[in-house]
Amino acid sequence: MNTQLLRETTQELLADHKGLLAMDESTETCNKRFAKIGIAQTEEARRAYRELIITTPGLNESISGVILYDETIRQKQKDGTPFLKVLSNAKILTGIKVDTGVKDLAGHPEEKITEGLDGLRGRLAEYFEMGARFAKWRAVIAIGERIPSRGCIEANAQALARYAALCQEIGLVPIVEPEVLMEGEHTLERCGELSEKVLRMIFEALYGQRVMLEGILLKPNMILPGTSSYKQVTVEEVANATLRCLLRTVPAAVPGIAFLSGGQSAELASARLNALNLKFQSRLPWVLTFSFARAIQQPALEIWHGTSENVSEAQKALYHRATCNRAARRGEYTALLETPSLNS
Ligand SMILES: O=P(O)(O)OC[C@H]1O[C@](O)(COP(=O)(O)O)[C@@H](O)[C@@H]1O
Repeated sequence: MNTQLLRETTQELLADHKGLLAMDESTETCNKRFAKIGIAQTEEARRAYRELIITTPGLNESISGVILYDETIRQKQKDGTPFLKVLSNAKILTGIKVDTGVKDLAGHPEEKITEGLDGLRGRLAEYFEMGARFAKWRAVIAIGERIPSRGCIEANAQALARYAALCQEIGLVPIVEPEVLMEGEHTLERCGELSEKVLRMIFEALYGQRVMLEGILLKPNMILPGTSSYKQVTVEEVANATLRCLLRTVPAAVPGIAFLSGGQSAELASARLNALNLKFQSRLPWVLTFSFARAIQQPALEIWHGTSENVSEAQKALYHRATCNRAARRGEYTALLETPSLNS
């Protein structure tokens, strides 16, 4: 294992108050997002949209790494320049989603298992050769009256740990992403209890598979009440519950925690990340940053709408979200940053 390369990559990803941009939606998820606002679901539309993202002027001021999908890592700009080259010219590290998606977990109604371990060693070697320096695997845990089950959490933790060990063997930093979903009627407290349980099992499995904690990044959910919960909460309550859960479960050897956005609005995701960093920075053993997909991309996607005339405006919106999240990493985000007259 090239431990030096793993450490260097994690440090590069976390340097300078930057964060990650997840643009690794599978074809199915990307098409779903396009369909929702009436954009054609074609390979060319997906390519053009991803070109818009990676050519956003100034993106590298706030983004240290982007997570791509297998289709995207092989694509080129309209002028023929490979996306990989565009990113390396901008000094943005390339990451790659390597799971092959979530499937029903046998014997566990309503629960999911993430697949993709078969042949993974070979695929990782190919991505490393292409220039990728980190990878991502997402496990999905749903909350319901009788779920998650121990069997579901254990199976997903095992898969994440085996993926992480294979990544480190090849020299790719694994992003370990256990997402406890927001959908449901559960309270903030229940999300906290279950996320704690999930993270404990994940670190146990990582230890069992001899994963070097200094060479991973964790990508968890924030602790939130379910989207249909009768009781919604303040930004401070989310920050307190999230920090309590992470302090109880994530070893100090882990260099960084990069949150997923999970369907939160772009502004709330920034405000909550900001509250975490503002209030607790001196107490934190790890860096707290972002690895958002929707909370960075959604406003830009809606402006673009599949039309080339809108590219520049959409890029401004993407740049703005990336900048707000970098400010949140420093605890310097305020609602004033969202006021258009102050940003023009
Ligand atoms: O369902 P898919 O295609 O795996 O995509 C799930 C998405 O969830 C993420 O892991 C997190 O995204 P959000 O920040 O929008 O929650 C992305 O990296 C990824 O694109």
